[in-house]
Amino acid sequence: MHLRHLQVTDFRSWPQLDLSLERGPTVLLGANGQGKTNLIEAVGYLSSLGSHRVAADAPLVRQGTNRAVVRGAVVNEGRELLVEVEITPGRANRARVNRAPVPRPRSVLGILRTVLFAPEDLTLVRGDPSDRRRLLDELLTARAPRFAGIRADYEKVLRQRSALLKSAGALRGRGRSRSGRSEPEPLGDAIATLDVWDSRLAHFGAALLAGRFELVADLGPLVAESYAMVAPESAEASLRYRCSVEGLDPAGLSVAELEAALLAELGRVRSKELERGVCLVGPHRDELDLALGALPAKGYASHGESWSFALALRLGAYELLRADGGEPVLLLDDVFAELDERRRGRLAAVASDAEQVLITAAVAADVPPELAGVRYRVRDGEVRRDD
Ligand SMILES: Nc1ncnc2c1ncn2[C@@H]1O[C@H](COP(=O)(O)OP(=O)(O)OP(=O)(O)O)[C@@H](O)[C@H]1O
Repeated sequence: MHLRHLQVTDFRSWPQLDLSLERGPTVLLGANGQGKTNLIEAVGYLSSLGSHRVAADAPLVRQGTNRAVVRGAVVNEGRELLVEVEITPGRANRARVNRAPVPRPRSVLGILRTVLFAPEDLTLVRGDPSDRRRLLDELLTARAPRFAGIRADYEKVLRQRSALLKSAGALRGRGRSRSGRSEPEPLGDAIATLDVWDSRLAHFGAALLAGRFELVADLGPLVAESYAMVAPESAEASLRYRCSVEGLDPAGLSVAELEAALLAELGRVRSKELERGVCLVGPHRDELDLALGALPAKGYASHGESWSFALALRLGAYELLRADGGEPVLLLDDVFAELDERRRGRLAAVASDAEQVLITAAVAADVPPELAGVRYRVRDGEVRRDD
């Protein structure tokens, strides 16, 4: 697959830009702060409906305006689709395909598939569990867009259940302080409602858990292979999905069995949850453990090893999507300057083989010669082809 054309309106620093793109490598060169990453971010947004730099949409809209639009012509196996996303912070975003509105933005997921590698990726290894969960969920959605709906449903239930836990916990606290009296009625109602939310959380949670677990099983060997290629002298890289349900190993369990296990665990921790007013069980508390040999990568891996692991995660993701069909567009944001000679060479070898790769760099010398491709200069709000 490749992006034949990109158009942005009021996205980050860009009031308006039209850019025709070709297969193979395209390099965007420019000094710091000229808007190169903003363009990579726009392409990433069209693909995942999220930014690799910020969690909220507001910073993506050009200052002084209230709406950004990213539009791309995506060619996949000879068929072209025009995908458009309108970003309106504070209101529901909208999307169109071939100029026709779609029911919700997430309907466009899966049309443009990308794998983005950027300096921020060090957080995949060194950051919080939520960074690694996001990696899994983005990849899951890229592979099977229906997971975007499952995740949205799960998050909605999680929010409502957490709010109920807080209020029920407060009611219980008040009930206890009036010693000797029976349980207040509102608490009984809240507990009954909590039972309903438990079932829903277990239902969507099990689907998400099964998807993530299968993904990690497929991704693990590819990441190990990529890591061995990038850092052959280092210990073997491995991934392990760690579930918040104590002692649960999802291997070989059906979605119904996972749902039953989640529901049982929710029952077991109910009292603790009411005390703390937070939801302690479910995919939002799971972790993707990364290890090098017997040691966890987080807290033990060197800077270079952490970089290699982050790169291996992205290369593994790239290989996984490629194996699924519909080769993704590779986005390399300012990464070559961070890598040593050998790691650069390995990444360049993969990238030069990609159907399309978009690269940003401050200077041409940062980009390996085999990725010279089409070059653009990004300066003063313009993108000029460099012949
Ligand atoms: N919402 C926004 N509205 C207007 N300008 C913005 C907005 N968000 C970011 N910018 C501007 O975009 C510029 C940064 O662009 P970008 O991150 O793409 O730079 P870059 O060319 O990739 O630079 P570097 O090589 O340093 O990474 C900054 O000058 C910043 O002020």
